[in-house]
Amino acid sequence: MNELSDLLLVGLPALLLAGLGYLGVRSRRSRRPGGTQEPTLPDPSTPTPTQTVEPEAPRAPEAPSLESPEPVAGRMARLRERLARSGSPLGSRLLTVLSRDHLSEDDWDEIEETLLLADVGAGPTGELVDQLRERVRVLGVREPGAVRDLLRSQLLALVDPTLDRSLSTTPVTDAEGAPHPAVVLVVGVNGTGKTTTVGKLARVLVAEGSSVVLGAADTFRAAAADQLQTWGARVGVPTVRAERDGGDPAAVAFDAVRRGREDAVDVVLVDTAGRLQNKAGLMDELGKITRVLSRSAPVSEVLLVLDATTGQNGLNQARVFAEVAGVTGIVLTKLDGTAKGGIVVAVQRELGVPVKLVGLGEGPDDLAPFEPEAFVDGLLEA
Ligand SMILES: Nc1nc2c(ncn2[C@@H]2O[C@H](COP(=O)(O)OP(=O)(O)OP(=O)(O)O)[C@@H](O)[C@H]2O)c(=O)[nH]1
Repeated sequence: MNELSDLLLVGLPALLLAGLGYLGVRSRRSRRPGGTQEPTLPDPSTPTPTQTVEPEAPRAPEAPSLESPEPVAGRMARLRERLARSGSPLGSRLLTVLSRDHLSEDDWDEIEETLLLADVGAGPTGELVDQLRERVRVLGVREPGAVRDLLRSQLLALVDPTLDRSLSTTPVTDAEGAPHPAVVLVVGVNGTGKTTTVGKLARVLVAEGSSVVLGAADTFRAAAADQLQTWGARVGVPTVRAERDGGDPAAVAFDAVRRGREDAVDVVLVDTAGRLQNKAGLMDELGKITRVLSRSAPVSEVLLVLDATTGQNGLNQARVFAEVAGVTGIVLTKLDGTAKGGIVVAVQRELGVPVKLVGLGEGPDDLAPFEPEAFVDGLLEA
């Protein structure tokens, strides 16, 4: 890229911003970004009213150094401890009832009720109870180890370990055969932990050696962009955001991807707003973002963030988003704060989409790739 023309194109707005002391963040590069025009629909040849906020370059001695995210492997092991803290009754209640000498109809009702209370959902609960009845009748054993093994295998089958839970975060090739970052669109209702999840996911990717750009396309709430920018800065990841509140989310998303292409990063993570009060508006907004992003290459992942504590209400939200955004994976947040782990089963059944990541707390590295075995073990051993 020609440095001089870059400076002329983008340096002036950057200087103006710097002069205003905007955000108080120093720009590390001279070539970033955007312009001051006022487009509504982004066009590859048209600058959009966005800016990229570079993470602070570490400067000795006063600047804080970048954080090193924790390794990703084994994070699911925290679930057991978190579930124990939240008093998850699912595994222990089922084991207690199943270990009784003679299982009466009341006992089977209790098992059914326990599963329903844990948000497993009516269909999967019926299946599980039928299979357990059959297995208990055939095996005829009530020895604790055997009961536990039986329950483990039946729960695991419900969670379905055969689903592909990998995240598509490998760069792709665009229509012209040029390299293009994997684009991950993150959707969900505000308050479910969406922005936090984007921040945590950036750390997961950084921990795995990927380069990342964040797009703050939730322009509805200014604090969301600030929040995202802070997450990125902690691990040296730049954030593309609207220059002012209420900017065009599709323009921000488009600029984030453009920035990702220019810098040849591996992944662009785009945070979006989710206002279910207005389904038509939400559809329009998400549809436009997807259309704009798909112009150069298909979106690699659309992750729906759901709050595990919201139960059936969360499922209703999930249906709307699945309709609108073509969801490819679920992120179930706040699994640490609920005894209702069964929602994993219900949401997968409802949408036919796998749970790919789970939120296990408010810590920066409390996001784990979902592992069915570790999940079921967590339920049984909590
Ligand atoms: N316990 C727990 N809290 C979480 C988890 N994920 C997110 N949170 C908390 O949930 C709250 C809401 O998170 P946000 O990321 O701001 O939610 P959002 O959906 O992005 O909302 P907007 O920024 O308004 O779009 C915050 O206090 C987070 O710390 C989790 O896995 N466990």
